[in-house]
Amino acid sequence: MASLPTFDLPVLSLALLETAEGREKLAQQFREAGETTGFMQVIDHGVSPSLISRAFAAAEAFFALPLAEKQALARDPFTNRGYELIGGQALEGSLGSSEVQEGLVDAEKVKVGSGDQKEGLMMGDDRIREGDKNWGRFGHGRNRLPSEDAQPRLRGLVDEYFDAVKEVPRKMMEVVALSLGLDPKTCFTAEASKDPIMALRFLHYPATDLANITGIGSHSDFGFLATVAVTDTPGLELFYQGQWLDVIPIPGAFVINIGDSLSKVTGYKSSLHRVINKSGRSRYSIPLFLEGNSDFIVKPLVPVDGDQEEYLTVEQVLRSRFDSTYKTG
Ligand SMILES: O=C(O)CCC(=O)C(=O)O
Ligand SMILES: [Fe+2]
Repeated sequence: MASLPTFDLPVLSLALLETAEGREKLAQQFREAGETTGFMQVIDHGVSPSLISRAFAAAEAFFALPLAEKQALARDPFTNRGYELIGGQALEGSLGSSEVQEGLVDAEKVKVGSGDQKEGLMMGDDRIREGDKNWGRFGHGRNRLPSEDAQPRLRGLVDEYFDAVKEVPRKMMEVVALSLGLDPKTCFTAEASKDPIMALRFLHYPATDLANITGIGSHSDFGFLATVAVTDTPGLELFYQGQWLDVIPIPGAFVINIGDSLSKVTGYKSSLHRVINKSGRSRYSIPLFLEGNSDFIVKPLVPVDGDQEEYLTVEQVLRSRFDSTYKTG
């Protein structure tokens, strides 16, 4: 299949946070990205390449386990933790009808009809205990991982990876505030990022020799920011100016994109994207979603005149988006 034109993601260096001029430059770059596609790549992020490689090795080892062992860890729809089978989610189901009418959903695509051709392991912060503020709330809970015998040291690695990578969206939320001329300590970014729902996900798109098999259907992300670790196996596509474009990040960078909640609050773009694994080999990725504080009300910073919309909390937004994309639990 002919390859698509490439979209060059803007490159943002988090090292710039260290100086006043640097912060100004980052704010400017974020504003430009937010007004164009909401997609960027972030370097100098402080997460060690060896930790990222170990996480990919762990993802590969997890998906290589016998299916029955993975299915025993089936995703719990309330905590949003656990294994999701190939075809279990259809992200195109999360689109609003206006996007379908506007033709943003690819018409020529071969519709598989059985959901996204990916399998996943949904995880998050595993340290919550009974009595904690978020205990018993949607999107919080304990990870559902294989036993120590089945996959040694996975639990420790997931915690280590989560702790290191969650600092990246935390810093990026500061950049969001700066890009709007706001004080990161007191503006909405502080409230939205406090004790947030964060979903960490191992994803596997199996190799296929069929063109146009949708690994993840066209969708925009639900929450504030997605921070995605990818390998050199391509497949991510972005919809921009009426066409699908290949996204090829530089090695070691995180792909960061704005989700619908941040878009709603700020007016920045949250673009449609999808994954089609045309590489002929397995593709893996590891997104970390900053979904936001459960009780944060997702409403525009600048009130819209005559607006009658009833705004939802982060928790309400997420529950409805997850419910509309998972066929079963
Ligand atoms: O696998 C990727 O590169 C992107 C994954 C993605 O878009 C998602 O999980 O929402
Ligand atoms: Fe996504």
